[in-house]
Amino acid sequence: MSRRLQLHSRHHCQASRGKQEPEPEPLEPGRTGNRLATTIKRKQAQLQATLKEMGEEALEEQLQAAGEFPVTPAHRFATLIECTIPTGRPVLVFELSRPSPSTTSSQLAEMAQRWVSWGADALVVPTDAEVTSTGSADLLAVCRAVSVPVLQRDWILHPLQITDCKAAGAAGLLGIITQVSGRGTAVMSSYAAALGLDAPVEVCNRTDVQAMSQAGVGLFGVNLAVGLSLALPNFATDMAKGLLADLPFGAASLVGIRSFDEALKARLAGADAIFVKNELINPVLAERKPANPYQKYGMEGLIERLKDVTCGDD
Ligand SMILES: O=C(O)c1ccccc1NCC(=O)[C@H](O)[C@H](O)COP(=O)(O)O
Repeated sequence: MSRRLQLHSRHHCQASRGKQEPEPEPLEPGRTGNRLATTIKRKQAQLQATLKEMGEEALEEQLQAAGEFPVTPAHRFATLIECTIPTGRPVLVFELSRPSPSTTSSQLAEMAQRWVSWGADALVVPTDAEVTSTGSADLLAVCRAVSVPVLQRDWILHPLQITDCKAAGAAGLLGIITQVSGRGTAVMSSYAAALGLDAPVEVCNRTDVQAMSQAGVGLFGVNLAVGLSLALPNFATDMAKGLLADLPFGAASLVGIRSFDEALKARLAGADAIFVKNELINPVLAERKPANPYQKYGMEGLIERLKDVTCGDD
């Protein structure tokens, strides 16, 4: 990677690509519909209920206390990226959720240990109530079980969620999205950074990248699933390539992928870290496996194959 990492700095060099006027771009096509709006409404309602129960004073105390004791060591995920870049391969981050409702948190923690022993560099544990009813317990168990960075995945709309993430022992979180949080995005990102957490900010277009760069964000997320509804060949990977090329000097990127092809394209586009999502992992873990090209790998094989595909030697 030619870009030098300056992930911890909130005010790193912003202009490496000359002065480009931000072009107004449409909202990301895959998320403009009802699904995102419904999800955000649901999440806001949950948060409002929690905040009401908590009361303003307790909230204030929790936010302040978290800020007084940042996590140590801080910025473990960003540091991992920084240390991995010179090796010429991306950091491989794997999504980890219960393969079946009967899986317990401690079984999940054991899975986490196995994945790490097979070469997973970091893990992501989803906690959104729509996908799991045991997210908080799972996050806690996995954070305790492994020494690699563990990131929480949720829709992050309020700083309280960031303090909960810290309390669970996670190294950071996915789910701060520019198109969702608007002007509040930079505040959420800097609050996470102040607690020593790494929170890649998800960007969808050049306007997002420029706004976040100006706000000092140094770690960016790209979700290739955005834009799915357009169903144009190569739309997602072309978009990712453009976005990664637009990142400011010193910034790092995490790109979410659902296939080997996407992993390879993400790497070729310059992704510093690759987030391997459940869409690629679940078929490998499924007990009764539908015929699919990945079933032959098993999780250990999947990790090994992804390392091969993304290391740049193929
Ligand atoms: O989901 C990704 O690919 C991703 C990549 C890099 C940073 C963050 C990412 N996701 C965080 C999110 O909160 C997702 O945008 C959200 O869960 C929706 O994901 P999906 O349903 O897979 O589009």
